[in-house]
Amino acid sequence: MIELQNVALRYGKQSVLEDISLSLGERRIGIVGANGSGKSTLARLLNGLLLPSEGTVRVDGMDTAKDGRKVRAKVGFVFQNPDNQIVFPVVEEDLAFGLKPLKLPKDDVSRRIDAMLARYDLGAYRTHPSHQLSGGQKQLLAICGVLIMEPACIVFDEPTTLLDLRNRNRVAQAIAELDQQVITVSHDLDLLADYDRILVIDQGRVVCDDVPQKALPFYVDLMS
Ligand SMILES: Nc1ncnc2c1ncn2[C@@H]1O[C@H](COP(=O)(O)OP(=O)(O)OP(=O)(O)O)[C@@H](O)[C@H]1O
Repeated sequence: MIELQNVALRYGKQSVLEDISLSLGERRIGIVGANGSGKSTLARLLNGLLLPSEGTVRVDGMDTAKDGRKVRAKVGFVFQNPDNQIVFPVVEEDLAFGLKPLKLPKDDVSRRIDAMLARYDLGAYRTHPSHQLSGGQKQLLAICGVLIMEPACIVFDEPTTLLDLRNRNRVAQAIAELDQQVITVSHDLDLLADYDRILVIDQGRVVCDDVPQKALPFYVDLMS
């Protein structure tokens, strides 16, 4: 469970989020809103990538401002652009890096990498240069890089924005199949249509918090 209490976030004098209090427990939560409304900022607060200027964010009771490392082990974050996430030149190295803190035996590391790549049809690319993967494959590798650390919750920031339709569908399916709690920021409303809960953000505030059948039409109306 992620809980935000009276959260505000400012960059210098600019107020980006104001007085946000939320308990996020549903299995699938979507976040929508206009460009610049504060969605990515909100998403980054959820695992301590950003800390609030006011208020608290807690993950299973742990304050993101105090227990950042433990929080990030519980809540993974997949960036919009996988190039920002894939740091190693070879696919298997990128996945092994995430496992380093666990200090697992070499064989275990290897088995976990094999299993993860097989799950996303990337088995043939284990020793391939990461940056030569297609856009969709890179996004899948970025997801693997987070999943291999076995977080209980994964935050996706516009996971399909850079993808063509085929890769968009692959990534959408990969997300749909996850057992974990998923919180997705997206402009792709179809991706969120069967979610449990949608937050509509406007100018740094939650202006609608409801099931998709109500929240998505509210958002479409807001944008027209
Ligand atoms: N590091 C930063 N320093 C200063 N201002 C920032 C920074 N990051 C974001 N902002 C500002 O905060 C506001 C909200 O940005 P945010 O990225 O959260 O919006 P968003 O809803 O995710 O937008 P988009 O749909 O375009 O990705 C914007 O006005 C943006 O310019």
